[in-house]
Amino acid sequence: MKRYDDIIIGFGKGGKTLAGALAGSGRRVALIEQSAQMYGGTCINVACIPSKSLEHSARMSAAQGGSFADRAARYAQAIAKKRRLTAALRQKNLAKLQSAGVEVILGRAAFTGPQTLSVALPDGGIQQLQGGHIFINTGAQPNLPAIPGLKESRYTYTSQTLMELDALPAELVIIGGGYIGLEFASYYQNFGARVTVVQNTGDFMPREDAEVAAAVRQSLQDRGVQLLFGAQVQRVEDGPDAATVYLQQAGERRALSAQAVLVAVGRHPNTEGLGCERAGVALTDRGAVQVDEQLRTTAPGVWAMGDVAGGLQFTYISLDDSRIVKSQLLGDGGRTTQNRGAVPYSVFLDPPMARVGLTEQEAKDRGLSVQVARLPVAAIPKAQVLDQTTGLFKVVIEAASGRILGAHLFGAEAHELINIFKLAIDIGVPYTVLRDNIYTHPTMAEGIGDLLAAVR
Ligand SMILES: Cc1cc2nc3c(=O)[nH]c(=O)nc-3n(C[C@H](O)[C@H](O)[C@H](O)COP(=O)(O)OP(=O)(O)OC[C@H]3O[C@@H](n4cnc5c(N)ncnc54)[C@H](O)[C@@H]3O)c2cc1C
Ligand SMILES: NC(=O)c1ccc[n+]([C@@H]2O[C@H](COP(=O)([O-])OP(=O)(O)OC[C@H]3O[C@@H](n4cnc5c(N)ncnc54)[C@H](O)[C@@H]3O)[C@@H](O)[C@H]2O)c1
Repeated sequence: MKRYDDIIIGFGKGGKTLAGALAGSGRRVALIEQSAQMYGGTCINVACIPSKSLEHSARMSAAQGGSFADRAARYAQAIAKKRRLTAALRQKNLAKLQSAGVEVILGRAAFTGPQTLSVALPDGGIQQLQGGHIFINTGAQPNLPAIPGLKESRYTYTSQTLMELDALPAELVIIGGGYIGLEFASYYQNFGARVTVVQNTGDFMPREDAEVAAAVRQSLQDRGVQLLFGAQVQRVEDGPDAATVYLQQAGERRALSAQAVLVAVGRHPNTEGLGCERAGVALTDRGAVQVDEQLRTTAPGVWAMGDVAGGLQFTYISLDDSRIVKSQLLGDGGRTTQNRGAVPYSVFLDPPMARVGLTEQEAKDRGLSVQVARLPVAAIPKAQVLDQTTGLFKVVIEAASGRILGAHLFGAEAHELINIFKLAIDIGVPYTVLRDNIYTHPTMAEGIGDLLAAVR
C-alpha cells in the first residue's frame, strides 16, 4: 500500500490546480488519471479548447467562402490544427504537474474504503493507495437518450467524437438546443454544413433574457440554421450514405437526412464504478457527489470538485472549486460556494452571447423595481469597424441603489466584456461608475459606456 498526504482522482481543472498547490507546499501528492489521452482533463482535450479552436477556424472559413469542397478541405485542416493544439497542451499539462513534484499515476481509481483506493493499471495490475485526503475530480460524460437506433447508428456522434471527424458532413442534425447544441450549430454552419437543431421543449433559450434570446434566435436563423422546437426524435435509421432522423413536431412527422447526428442533451457526473459507497461518500439523486458549501463530501477527509460535484459545468467553476478546497487546507477556510460571487457564462456563437446575473423578468419576479438599458450593437463604432453589427446589449439595474443586477450581451466580444460586469456586480458599484469610466477607443468595451448612458 503506497501512502500519500493527498490523492486526487481525475486530471480536471480543479484537480490539477490543487495538486500543484499542495505539492508546492511540501506535501506528498498523487494524481490518478484513467487515460493518457486525457492528461490535462476534459477542457483542454475534448471540450472548451478544441471546440473554441474550431469556432475560430469556422469563422475564418466562412469569411473565405467558396465551394463545399473548398470548405471541406479547410474543415479537415481545422481538425488537424485542433489535434496539434490539444496534443501540445496535454504534454504541457503533464510536464507542469510532474515538475511540481506530483506523482501522476495512469489508471482507473475506485474507493476500497474511507481512505483507500485501488487503481486498475493499464498492464492489468492493481495498485493500492492510501490518502490522508482524497479529492474527487472525475468530471462528467454525455447523456445518450433512449431513442431507438440512435446508439447503434454509425452516424451518431458526441461533441468529443464529432471533433474527430475529418470529413465535413453536408447535413448535421443536432439533438439538443443547449450550450453544446447551439455552439456546434454555429461552428458547423460556418464550416459549410446544413444544420438542424432539434429541441424537445417549446422555447428557445428559456433561461435567458427574452429579448436577447430572440435576437440570438433571429441571428441563427438568418445564418441558415434550422431550429425545430417542441420536436421529439422518434428513431434514427442508417442508410448507405446517411442516417435518417425521424421526428414528430406539432403532430406532424418529419424525416431529416444527416451524415452526422450530434447528441447534445446534457452531461452527467462520472461516479459510476467509483465505489463511493465503500468510502461513505453519498451521491445525490442525480448521481453527483453530494457536497456542502466547502465541497466536503459526507466522508471526512474527502472532497469533490468540478462537474462531478453536481454544480454548474464550467471549467472556471472547477478552478474556483479548487480555491475553496485550497483555502481549507492551506488558508483560512473562508472561501465557499456561497461567497464566490456572480457566475458569468458565454455561449460561443457567431457573435457570442454572454450573461451574468438576473434577467429583467427574474428581477421583477423577486419584487425588485428595475431600470433597463438596451443598445443595438450596430451603434458601437468598433462593431462597424469589425463588420460585426449583429446583436443587442442589455443591462438590468436596481432602481433604488443603481446597482447592476444583470448583463445580457449578444454581440462581438461579449465573452470578454461580460467579465467587467461580473466584477461590477461583485463589488456592488452603482452603474454610473461603469457609465463614466474612461474606455479606450475604438473598442467594443466603450459600448458599455453608451449602453449605461441609456438607462431608463
Ligand atoms: C464540447 C464542450 C465544450 C465546453 N466548452 C466550455 C467552455 O467554453 N467554457 C467552460 O468553462 N466550460 C466548457 N465546457 C465544460 C467544461 O469542459 C467542464 O465543465 C470541465 O472540463 C470540467 O472539468 P472537471 O475539473 O470537472 O473535470 P474534467 O476535466 O472532466 O476531468 C475529469 C478527469 O477524470 C478522469 N477520470 C474519470 N473517472 C476516473 C477514474 N475513476 N479514475 C481516474 N480518472 C478518472 C477523466 O478521464 C478526466 O480526465 C465544455 C464542455 C464540453 C463537453
Ligand atoms: N461555453 C460554455 O461554457 C460551454 C459550452 C459547451 C458546454 N458547456 C457545458 O456543458 C454542459 C452540457 O451541455 P449540453 O448542451 O449537453 O447540455 P444543456 O443542459 O446545456 O442542454 C441540453 C439541451 O438538450 C435538450 N434535450 C434533452 N433531451 C432531449 C431530447 N431527447 N431531444 C431533444 N432535446 C433534448 C434540453 O432541453 C436542453 O435544452 C453545459 O451545461 C455547460 O455547462 C459549456
